[in-house]
Amino acid sequence: MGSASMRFGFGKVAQDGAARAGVIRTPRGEIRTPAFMPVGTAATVKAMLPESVAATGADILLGNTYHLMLRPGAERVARLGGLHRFMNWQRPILTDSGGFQVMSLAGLRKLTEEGVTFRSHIDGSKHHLTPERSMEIQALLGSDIVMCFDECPALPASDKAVAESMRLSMRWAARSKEAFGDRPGHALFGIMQGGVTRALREESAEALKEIGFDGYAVGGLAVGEGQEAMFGVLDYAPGSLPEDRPRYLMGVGKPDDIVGAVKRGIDMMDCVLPSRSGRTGQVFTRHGVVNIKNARHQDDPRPLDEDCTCPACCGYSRAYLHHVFRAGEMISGMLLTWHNLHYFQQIMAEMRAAIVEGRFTEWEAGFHAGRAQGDI
Ligand SMILES: CNc1nc2c(CCNC[C@]34C[C@H]5C[C@H](C[C@H](C5)C3)C4)c3nc(N)[nH]c(=O)c3cc2[nH]1
Ligand SMILES: [Zn+2]
Repeated sequence: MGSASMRFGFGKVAQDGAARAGVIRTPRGEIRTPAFMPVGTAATVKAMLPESVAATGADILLGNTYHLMLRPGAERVARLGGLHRFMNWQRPILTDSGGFQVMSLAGLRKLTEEGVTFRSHIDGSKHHLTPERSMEIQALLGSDIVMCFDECPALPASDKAVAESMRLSMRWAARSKEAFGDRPGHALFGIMQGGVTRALREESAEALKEIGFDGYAVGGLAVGEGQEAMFGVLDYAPGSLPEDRPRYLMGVGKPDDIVGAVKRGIDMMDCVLPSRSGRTGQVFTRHGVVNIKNARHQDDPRPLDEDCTCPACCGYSRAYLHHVFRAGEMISGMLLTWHNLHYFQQIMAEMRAAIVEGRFTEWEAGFHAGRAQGDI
């Protein structure tokens, strides 16, 4: 483990078009970018042991401020040594600030300049989240990369509503930075908002640069706008952020979303898709998507993907995976989640190599050519 006095740092290794390959250095280890971050919802990447998550190639995972503040409580996790110790993951952890979740999960909630008041979806207890409290919770959890407390407007929303929401998030970003203080070895990322409106996105980028952050996220996307609108924003938004800092696209995505985002200058992403799909029998492969519950797999002796080196593909047939999924066996979620996370990390590793070798365009063409549309 690196010394705590070591600062957080980002170094670009290569660039190919707008795509970048680099390394983020933290006291808990290095993160190779472009990076995909698996999601640990309630201090666990569901159906995976931490050592299995590491074996897939993940350098960093996401913790969940909203869930952990409700149960078991941030102060309790701190008393028990912090989130790394609690969940036995000694590499970097990034935590979201909780706001996005409140807006998508909590029941009754009230949004004011001060923050958000809501009732827990677990036991109905009342909670109050502000930029200051979010920074305190993320510090108690001990995460290495902290996200500003922001508001992600639900779509559809008028330009006026998106503008007001973005400006509130920028005021909250300043309060987040003030409350974060100076924590060597820990990073604070600002979050750009502004919907799909270029002028608002650029106003948000300027506001964040004025405050100054260790990294910059593109928020407010992957909320139902569709891939075309999302790529439309990504055609210009990453370029309005500092080129010497990591750029994190929140909540993305399907494999082709990820490739398109890296192509447009994104360095980090997170998504529940590979783990959640693993539990619902949806398997991503370089040849397309396999829905393992489909009867066509019942007698198929082949692995999910002949070219994959994960435990599911090295040890089991589609027939077996079909059987244990249908039977509701736990091993089904374990093997399919492992495969999906392994495959997502495989895409990232291939893109990193392609960018370093200056052949990203060719790699991307091969990626799209290999994927039959629909079920295989
Ligand atoms: C899916 N689309 C999307 N996501 C988004 C997120 C959450 C990112 N994932 C973190 C998260 C969210 C949930 C589920 C897991 C664990 C934990 C709780 C943290 C990942 C976002 N988070 C913040 N703070 N702001 C956004 O604008 C935003 C936009 C998103 N658009
Ligand atoms: Zn596999």
